Amino acid sequence: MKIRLDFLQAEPIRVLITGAAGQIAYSLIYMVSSGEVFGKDQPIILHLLDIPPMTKVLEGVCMEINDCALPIVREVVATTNVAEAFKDISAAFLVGAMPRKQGMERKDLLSANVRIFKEQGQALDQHAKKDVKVLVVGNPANTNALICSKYAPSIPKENFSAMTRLDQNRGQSQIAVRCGVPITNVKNVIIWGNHSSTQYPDINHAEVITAGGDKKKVRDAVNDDAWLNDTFISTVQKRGAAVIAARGLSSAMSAAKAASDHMRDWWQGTDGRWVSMGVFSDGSYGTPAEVMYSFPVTCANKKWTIVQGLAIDDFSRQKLDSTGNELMEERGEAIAACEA
Ligand SMILES: NC(=O)C1=CN([C@@H]2O[C@H](COP(=O)(O)OP(=O)(O)OC[C@H]3O[C@@H](n4cnc5c(N)ncnc54)[C@H](O)[C@@H]3O)[C@@H](O)[C@H]2O)C=CC1
Ligand SMILES: O=C(O)CCC(=O)C(=O)O
Repeated sequence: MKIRLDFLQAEPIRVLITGAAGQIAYSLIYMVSSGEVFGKDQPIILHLLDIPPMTKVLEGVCMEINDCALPIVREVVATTNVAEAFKDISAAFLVGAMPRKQGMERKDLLSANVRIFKEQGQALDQHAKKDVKVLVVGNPANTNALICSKYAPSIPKENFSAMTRLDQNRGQSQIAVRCGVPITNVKNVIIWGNHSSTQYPDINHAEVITAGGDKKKVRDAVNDDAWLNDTFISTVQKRGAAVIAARGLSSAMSAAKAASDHMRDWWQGTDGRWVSMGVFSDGSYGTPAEVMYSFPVTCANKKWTIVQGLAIDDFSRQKLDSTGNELMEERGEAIAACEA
C-alpha cells in the first residue's frame, strides 16, 4: 500500500510494530499512524510483523489502515519475514508474544517468549539502524528487553527499554480518582522495578493539585496511609490480572496508549516531567546492575536520564530490593532458556 503526499517534507522514518495482527497492535497502529507519537509532520513507513498463521488477519489490518486515509503514512510493509520487518527501522514496538491467561504470572511466559526476543535482538543487530529506539511490550517485558539487547551487541544498551508506563498511568489514575481531580493534576508517581506483581508503585515523591487548587504532596492530600501503603499498591500491581478476569483478555487499549506515551516521551522529550521506563540499570538507588529495571527518568534529545537523589525510606528500600531480586532470577532463567 502506498500513500504519497508531496507536501510533507521530512524524510519518512521506518517504524516497526510486531504482533501486528494482535489486540494491542489494533489500537497502537492507529495511534502511531495519527502522528501522536513521532509528530504530525513526521511521515512514517509502517513495518508490521506477525507470524504466518496470521497472514490473513494482517491483510485485513492493512485494508483498514488504507481506509483510515492517514496523511503521514507513506507506505506499509506487512510481512512475516523477520529480516524484512527489521530492515532500516528507526523505532520498534516489540509487542508480538504470547499473553498470559487467568491464573498465570507474567514470568510463566518466560521460556515461551524469551526465544522470540533472542531472534528479534539478532534481527535488530543485523538489519536495524544503529540508533533505533526499541520498546518491549511483550511479557515478561523487562527480561525480554534485556535478552533483546544482549543479542544486539552493536546497538547501545540505552536504546532498549521495557514498558512500565501502563503501571504509571494506572497509578496516576487511581490517585486522581481518589482525590477527585483530573489526571493532569497528578505528577511524579513512580514505578520501580519489574512489570510484574512485585513492581513498586511509589507515591512518596508525587504531587497533586487538589480540587481546591492547592499543590500538595499526594501523601498529605490523600491523608490515608493505610490505603496508600496497601490498597493502592496492590491495586496497581494486580491491575493486569483484574482486567484479564473481567475481559477474559489482557489489557489492550490502555496498553497501546501507554506504548504511545512511552515512545512519544522518549522521542519528543518530557520537558522535565518524570516518567517511568524499564531501562538498563547502572545500579542507581542500590538496584541490581545489568537488569532492565524501571526507574523515574526524564527524556531529552532522544535520551533518557534516571532522576537521581530521591530519598528512599525503609518501606521503599525493601520493595525496591524485592522487585530487583525477581529481575535477577528472571535474568538467570532467561539466559538459560536462550542457551538451551
Ligand atoms: N508491558 C505491558 O504493560 C503489557 C504487556 N502486554 C503483553 O503484550 C503482549 C501482546 O499482547 P496482545 O496484543 O494482547 O496479544 P495478542 O495475542 O492479541 O497478539 C499477539 C500477537 O503477536 C503475534 N506473535 C506471536 N509470536 C510472534 C512473533 N514471533 N513475531 C511476531 N508476532 C508474533 C501473534 O500471532 C499475535 O497476533 C503479551 O505478551 C502481553 O502479555 C500486554 C499488556 C501490557
Ligand atoms: O497482565 C498481563 O499479563 C497482561 C497484560 C499486562 O501486562 C498488563 O495488563 O499489565
